[in-house]
Amino acid sequence: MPVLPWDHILVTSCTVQRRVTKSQFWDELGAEERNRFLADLSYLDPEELRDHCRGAAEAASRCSSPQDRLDELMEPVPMEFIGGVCRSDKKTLDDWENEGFLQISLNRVAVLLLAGGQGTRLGVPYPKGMYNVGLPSGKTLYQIQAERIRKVQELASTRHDSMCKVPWYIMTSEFTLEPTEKFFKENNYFNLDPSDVVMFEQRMIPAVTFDGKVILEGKGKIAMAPDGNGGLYRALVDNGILEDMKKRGVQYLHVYCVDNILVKMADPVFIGFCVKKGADCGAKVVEKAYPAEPVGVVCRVDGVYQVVEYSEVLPETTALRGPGGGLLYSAGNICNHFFTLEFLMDVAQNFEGKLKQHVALKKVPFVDAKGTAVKPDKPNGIKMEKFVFDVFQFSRNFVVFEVLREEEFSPLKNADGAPVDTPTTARRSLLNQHYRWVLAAEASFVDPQRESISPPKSGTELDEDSQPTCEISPLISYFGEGLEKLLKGRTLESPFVLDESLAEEILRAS
Ligand SMILES: CC(=O)N[C@H]1[C@@H](OP(=O)(O)OP(=O)(O)OC[C@H]2O[C@@H](n3ccc(=O)[nH]c3=O)[C@H](O)[C@@H]2O)O[C@H](CO)[C@@H](O)[C@@H]1O
Repeated sequence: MPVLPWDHILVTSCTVQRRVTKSQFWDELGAEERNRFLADLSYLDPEELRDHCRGAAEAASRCSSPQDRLDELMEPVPMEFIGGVCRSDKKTLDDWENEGFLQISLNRVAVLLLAGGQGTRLGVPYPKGMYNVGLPSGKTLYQIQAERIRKVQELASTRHDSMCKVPWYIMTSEFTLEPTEKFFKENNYFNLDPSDVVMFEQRMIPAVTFDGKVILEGKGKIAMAPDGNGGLYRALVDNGILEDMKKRGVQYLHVYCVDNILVKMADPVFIGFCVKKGADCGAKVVEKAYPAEPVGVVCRVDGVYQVVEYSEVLPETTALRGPGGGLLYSAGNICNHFFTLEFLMDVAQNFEGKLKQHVALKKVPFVDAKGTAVKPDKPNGIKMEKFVFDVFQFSRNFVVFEVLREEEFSPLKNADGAPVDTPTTARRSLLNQHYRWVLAAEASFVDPQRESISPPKSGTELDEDSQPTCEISPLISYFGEGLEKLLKGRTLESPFVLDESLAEEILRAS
């Protein structure tokens, strides 16, 4: 596999001159390609790159060795340490929610979306947030998230008679920045104030061969990949985001991943829980569904809280059972994290360089010796990634908050046809939730012949194909609230889509 001749990169004392004129394909490149190639290289520091290549090769050779395994050192999070929706009475939950709304109303809460991933498993050529899972409204994940932000702002403002804002920080990468920006502009930022939507880019790092050489993806292009969602902490500093947060008075951050259709943006209950507990760092979890489910688990390793990723633990460990018969490692990470700004500043100043580099062996497209593009069918390269949750170990007061899967977690990872986490399962989760909300608001459904449809017995699984279709705009209800005044006692027909104009019509008529 051709690799870049790093011997031809010259380092001088005052400037870093990069010369790639002896690169195998240099003579074949046109002026523009050469300029682009040199521009790409100008972002790489030769010393850092050399360390990166060496480190990647060493880490890859170590990663399958038994002494690098965490399994032996893992222990579950003690139950009494986990707060959560099921374990708490209504009054406690209300207290947390009130606290969360108060903090939001004081403009102290922001959300941060991790959207720099390539979404390889879903297999679409655009950012995942632009995906439309086939809801009756046709809304994309980005639109749903934007509308939840608008609603949570409105709810907090109404409760506390303020005009609050929840800034939306979006971390993108070279792959996702341009299309994401374009999409938001085309959609008028979904009626959010554009100055409250802050996009920034994470760094890219070269993919490396197993013997530590940079891979050429094209004759004049190095294969680069985003540095993992833990690249967040460097990107926050690189792009002056922590300063921006400080200027706006943000103190608490809800960080989440792009693909969970049920995500509660700036969740007041979670924020309130973390604030009341005095936490500097927190994670939302759901009970893991089955041993091989591809979610990380929150646990302790050598006495320190952290997430152990599904790809880094042996199947026999994931299958272990606890005394009650449930999975021993059951605190499934849903990539919803809480951080104080103070903690993030501490990480930026003192800990970023200590974050673990995780090794992923990947199929990296490359050009062969003749310059022909090759798509390998087995892993040929190493991508190094940092993980967003690897800062938990530096927390002084880390908390875990358990929520109900059917209310808060349905990720979109795979294309339709896969058994789990597909557009179909995501759509179903949302429509089922909205159907439950409508039933709780004491509305009922009739079929096309006006025969009434009996609600499902409690405990039975909902089924999209045989039950009424029902979608509620986040602009009408953030989490099921406020529906009674619109729907109580009404008879509805499927498909029922409750948006702003229908809500106005109902209110006018009543
Ligand atoms: C490392 C990490 O967090 N793993 C979690 C992630 O796994 P999973 O393997 O599903 O992680 P993804 O690759 O989907 O990445 C999670 C999020 O990080 C973003 N991203 C990824 C790579 C990158 O360089 N930049 C970037 O911003 C993605 O766009 C996505 O929004 O979600 C699961 C729940 O769904 C959790 O159980 C896993 O513990």
